[in-house]
Amino acid sequence: MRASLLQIGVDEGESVDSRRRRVASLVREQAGADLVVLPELWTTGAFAYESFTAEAEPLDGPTHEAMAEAAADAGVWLHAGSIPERAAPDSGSAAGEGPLYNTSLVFSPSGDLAAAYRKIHRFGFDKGEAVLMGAGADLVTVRLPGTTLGMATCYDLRFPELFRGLVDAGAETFVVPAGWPERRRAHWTLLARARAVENQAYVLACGTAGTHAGVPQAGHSIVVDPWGEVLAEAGSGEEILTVDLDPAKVAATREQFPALKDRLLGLETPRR
Ligand SMILES: O=C(O)CCC(=O)C(=O)O
Repeated sequence: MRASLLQIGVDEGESVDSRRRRVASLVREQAGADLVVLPELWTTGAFAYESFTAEAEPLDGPTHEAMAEAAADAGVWLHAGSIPERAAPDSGSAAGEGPLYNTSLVFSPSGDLAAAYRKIHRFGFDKGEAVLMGAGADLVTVRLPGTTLGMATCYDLRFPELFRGLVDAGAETFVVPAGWPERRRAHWTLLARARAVENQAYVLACGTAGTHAGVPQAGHSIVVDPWGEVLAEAGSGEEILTVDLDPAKVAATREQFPALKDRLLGLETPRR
């Protein structure tokens, strides 16, 4: 299974529309891959808080349209990173806009929307995403030929219980789009490897390059195998990371070193 991670440069000098067109072309160029992965909030930049509202779109908005077409043209599964999603207003609420979410989209090779995941853990503490966006509530997995993807976004990487939940839901390959800052790059690499080792799963973690809203991005997209080995790691600039994965390695690792079977806590039915 061939996966291509597109570490997109997100800089303020490029408009959202032209970046969307450029990224669609890059996705089309990945024909021959099985899975293509984009980063978090690559239309706006993950730290460009003031543009979230202006550039928010419904699930079936312009990014959905462009990425569905690009996935179908390339004939690939596309994890299209995330968009600032403007949800429909609650039917019971007063007229007005619905909430914002940081929502990841996955398209099948025929261009159909296969899954949408609203980021659960919002970053920013008392500002930015944490106050502007709503929190997702649902764990999301997607079945692909050969592997089941578990979806998580950026700051989610710091919450191991989310990944354990995804394993319980059948995940074998975690896909983590991000806009991770350079300042905490060491955490990014360490946590990507930790999530792979503790869950005996592939981790495909795709970040952005460039600087937006004054925050230099880490880049360093990384692919880790179920034993914790780093199969590929990008530098800090815009880059495409292409890696061949062996989906059978997840089951083999879990069988040869069955630590997941020794879990005692957090199970619905305790083993001992
Ligand atoms: O956890 C971190 O250090 C970075 C998280 C982040 O930038 C995000 O979730 O957008």
